[in-house]
Amino acid sequence: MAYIEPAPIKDKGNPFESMMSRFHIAAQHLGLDDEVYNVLKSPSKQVIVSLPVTMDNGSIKVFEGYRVIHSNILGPSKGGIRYDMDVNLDEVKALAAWMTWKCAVVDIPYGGAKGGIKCNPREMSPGEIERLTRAFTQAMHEIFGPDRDIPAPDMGTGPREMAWLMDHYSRSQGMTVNSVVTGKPLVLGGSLGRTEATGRGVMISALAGMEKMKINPFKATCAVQGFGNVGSWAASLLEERGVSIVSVSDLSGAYYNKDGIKIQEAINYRNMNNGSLEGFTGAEKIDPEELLLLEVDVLVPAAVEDVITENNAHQIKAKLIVEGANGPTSAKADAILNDNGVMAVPDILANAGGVTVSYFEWVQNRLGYKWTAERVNRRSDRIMKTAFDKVYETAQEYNVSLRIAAYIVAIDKVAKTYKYRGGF
Ligand SMILES: NC(=O)C1=CN([C@@H]2O[C@H](COP(=O)(O)OP(=O)(O)OC[C@H]3O[C@@H](n4cnc5c(N)ncnc54)[C@H](O)[C@@H]3O)[C@@H](O)[C@H]2O)C=CC1
Ligand SMILES: O=C(O)CCC(=O)C(=O)O
Repeated sequence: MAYIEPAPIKDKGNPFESMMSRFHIAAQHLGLDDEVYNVLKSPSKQVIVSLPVTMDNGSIKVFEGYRVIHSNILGPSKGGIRYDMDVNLDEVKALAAWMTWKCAVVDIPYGGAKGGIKCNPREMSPGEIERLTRAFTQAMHEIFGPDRDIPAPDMGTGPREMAWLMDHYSRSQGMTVNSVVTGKPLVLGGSLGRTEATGRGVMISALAGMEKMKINPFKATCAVQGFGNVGSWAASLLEERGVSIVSVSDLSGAYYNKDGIKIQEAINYRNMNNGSLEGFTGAEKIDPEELLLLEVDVLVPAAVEDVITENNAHQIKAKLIVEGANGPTSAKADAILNDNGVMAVPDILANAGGVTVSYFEWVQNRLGYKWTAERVNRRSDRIMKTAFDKVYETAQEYNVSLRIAAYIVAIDKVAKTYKYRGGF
């Protein structure tokens, strides 16, 4: 088979190649045929747009926006939109492919996509962000659609941006179409439980991992990198389950308290402080690199890609890593962690709670009906636990890491569906 040539495993730098190296290993385990391999290795659509936006001072600034649809074999493509200065095509391609695998792992009827705009939202006014979001939606009006491609929040975006997106798309259609986007504010058809859903899924995955590793949550310590939507909810819900969160971090730095940080205090502080932990006094400041190397039971990277690499993986002391972020571990670091007996619950499983509840939001919008928070949480917890168990069993069956097992589960499902559909 042509694809059996070993894929180069690159460290830090190119998340798409990092994704591909895991895809390649899983494909070999599955004996995937060339046709399907070649279909799945390339995104089905890559769109790059230039977005002229009037800034508050009257000048026009041109931003670059991306939407990559990796696959729509399982259904309409689904995936968040990221606002960050590091956004680039290779990153969006990797994030889109991870969405395909993620939706397949939790068995929801979506393909994978991702979008992003290269910008620094922290340096823009709400008005500028609104105009940028509307310009992006306008440029993507033929891509987005409730049966085509359904965006959601990711780093740097949230319910506010999703509301503008929904409004602008609806205007282009001449009617309200709230199922075109998920992660909306509740009053616009958002789902109860979506805001905390990704962090909640991280919590469920962490508890399942701790059970396998025989770690008692009530005696466990945890460090969380990133204190945005995913990190702060994961920290809060793990604390609720008895885990002591000894360290958290954000762009302002890392904070440590050996007796456990009071997470609600940290969240209140961040909310009153323009989204930043700068100046938080409930913990001492430490070097951000140190957070990853702390002697803790559980490490939750919940910020950006490639923070655990071949340069620091051998120094990691956590027994369990639960990936809230997409792509926090490089391909070369995988092997080091495996050799050291560290269990890593991979991104495409651990952070799938968000897209799962996004799916529930879309279902509710189409039904014109609202579920209770209890119903949302019960169903998403069950999906997350079922997916964890399936990936765990697959890892035992193939004698591989949880990451490769998750890719095996996902690729197998997408490949079988592709075969039934008879190709494109
Ligand atoms: N929001 C969601 O529902 C989902 C998000 N994710 C992933 O989770 C990660 C975080 O996303 P969100 O929490 O939504 O973003 P966010 O924008 O709400 O928060 C990001 C946090 O990370 C911090 N941060 C950024 N760079 C950092 C660095 N180098 N070191 C330490 N902290 C850093 C920021 O200060 C902020 O606290 C991303 O990888 C995203 O793709 C994955 C699944 C769903
Ligand atoms: O909620 C969604 O649809 C997608 C969230 C997302 O972008 C992700 O899981 O990485």
